[in-house]
Amino acid sequence: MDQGQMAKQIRVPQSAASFEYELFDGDPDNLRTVVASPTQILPYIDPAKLKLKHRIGRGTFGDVWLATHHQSADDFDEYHEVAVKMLPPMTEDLTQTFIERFEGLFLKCREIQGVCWLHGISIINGKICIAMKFYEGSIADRMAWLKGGKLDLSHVLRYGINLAKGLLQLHSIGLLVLNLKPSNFLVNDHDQLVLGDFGIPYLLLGIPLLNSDMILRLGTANYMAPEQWEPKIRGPISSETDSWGFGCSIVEMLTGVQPWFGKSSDEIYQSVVIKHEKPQVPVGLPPDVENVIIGCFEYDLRNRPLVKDILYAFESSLRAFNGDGEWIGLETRGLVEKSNHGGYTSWYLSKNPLQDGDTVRLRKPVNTCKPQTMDVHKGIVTGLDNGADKSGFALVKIAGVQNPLRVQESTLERVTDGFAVGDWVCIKEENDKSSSVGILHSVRRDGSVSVGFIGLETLWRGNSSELQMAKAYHVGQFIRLKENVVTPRFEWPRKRGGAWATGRISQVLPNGCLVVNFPGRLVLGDEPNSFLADPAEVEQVSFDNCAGVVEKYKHVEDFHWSIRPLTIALGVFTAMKLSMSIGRRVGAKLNKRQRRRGDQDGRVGSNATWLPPPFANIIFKEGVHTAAVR
Ligand SMILES: Nc1ncnc2c1ncn2[C@@H]1O[C@H](COP(=O)(O)OP(=O)(O)OP(=O)(O)O)[C@@H](O)[C@H]1O
Repeated sequence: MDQGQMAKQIRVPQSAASFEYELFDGDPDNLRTVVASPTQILPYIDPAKLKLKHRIGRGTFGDVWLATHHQSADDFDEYHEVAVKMLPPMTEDLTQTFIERFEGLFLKCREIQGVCWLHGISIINGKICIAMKFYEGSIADRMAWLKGGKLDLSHVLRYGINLAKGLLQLHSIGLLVLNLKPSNFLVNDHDQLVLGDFGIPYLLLGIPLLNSDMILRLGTANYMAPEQWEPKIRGPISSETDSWGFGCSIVEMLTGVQPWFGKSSDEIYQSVVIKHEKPQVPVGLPPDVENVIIGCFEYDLRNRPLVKDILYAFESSLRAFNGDGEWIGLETRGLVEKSNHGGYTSWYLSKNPLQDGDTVRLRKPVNTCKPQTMDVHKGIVTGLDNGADKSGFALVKIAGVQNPLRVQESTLERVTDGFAVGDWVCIKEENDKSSSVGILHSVRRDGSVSVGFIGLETLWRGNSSELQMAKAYHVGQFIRLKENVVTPRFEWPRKRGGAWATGRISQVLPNGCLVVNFPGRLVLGDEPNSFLADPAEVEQVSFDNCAGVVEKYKHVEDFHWSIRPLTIALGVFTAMKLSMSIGRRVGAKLNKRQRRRGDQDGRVGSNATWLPPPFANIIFKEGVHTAAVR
């Protein structure tokens, strides 16, 4: 199929007879508010009107070309210099899928001030080409010219604010960028940061590329959040995934050093995903900025700040910066975990503020199944008492108690339709795409919910009426595969003899995926001893549910691999001790009997009874002799 035919196929809407969109193109920095209505504008550009000049960059998600876009109508004929992002090849139907996704967002993106102006989309040589306004340079280019390769704090704060504003708007139209990095931050004529990537990795989600040499990751390794590496397994990716990328970009702008500089993607995966390491945050930053950037590097995305929190911290710090003069002394240091409430960060808690009339219950500390000791189990918020110290107390009315109780807000969680954020849930209707058990990420007062499930890259969205409670799991519990599971979703080790091994949960991921260690297995060398588990496929193992002594003993063996050899050694030792003591007793009895018999026979010593006669005689004689000497 030639490009003209492909173009015709892609032009889905019937209403557009010509490329009317060209009439509305113009200076993106000034014309955003006068964009025409969606019925007038289509994103498709005739490939004949795009002339690629030369390649200016090669990125993870394709090449960027400098090109001209010819726009003409009865009363004008213009050539615009554009940057064209050429994506790697994909099959025709997936090309169509991508273009439909792009079409849905094209106009919305055009209205966003902090995102590069989109000219449209075309297909050249079978590859998708996205034409954007050409900007003079990126933040990365600017840094390269500076001493030390880094920006000063006031610039970082200002650009950070531009970036956060653009991001917020992209999130509001349902897009995630997933590829935040200084080379994707372009600078416009007013020295403002403009996002050069409006979320191409997100639009490519689920689209395999034809070029098998290219490992399509969902972003650029150095800037990727833990859940971004394997979103179906360690996900979901969500707006807080961009908070991690934001944090990485800010650290790079401040220090001039790319996070994980010099490491291969495999090494970065090991550091970020497996060892839970975080990029180093420079010291000497305004406290709010430091706090929010540290928060961006929380392993669990739910514990990270949202972009609006980042924006607030940057704006307030820029104000303080201007008033106070200079912030100096940027050095790097290791991350210190900020204090949190029962294992929840303040960012986690701030996502679900309480209001009057909410039904609440006490929040359990992270990773506990222990019942709360306080009497308050469920109540209604009758007032909020946010004093000047921002300590945040709520007045809670409890049935049967006359006066409302004053309870710290952070210890309470809202319950809507019987569900609270963090609950383990399953969808009533079975589906084969994902695990049936997941973790509730949000429940709004109108009943709309979002849930993280293994098998889904992004949050599942629905209504609380579609959910039911599921069994909760927490760190420290022992689990094994259910008996009816023949082929588990993830590899699972077996014991000697072939039965499934029992492991201990070491981490619960935001989609309910369990990271399980097997202390009962002796592993040698590099053999892995940490595995993943689908919560729908496992059951808890505890002393209470082990039937009989043998089962209970087997469970003891799950605690440490050395228990079995120790038990065996102890068993052998006990058996030896026992047999020695039995031997001694038997010997003593025999001696006694022998002595009695010897007395009767006129002989001395018990040995004589079982030694062959000549020896017995000698001993007997010596015995007599000894006895005589004595
Ligand atoms: N609209 C644009 N105007 C000017 N330069 C641009 C534009 N878009 C991208 N560039 C520049 O082109 C170069 C390559 O960009 P590209 O986005 O392909 O690479 P990348 O950012 O390294 O990788 P990725 O594919 O992960 O985004 C970068 O230096 C970038 O700053």
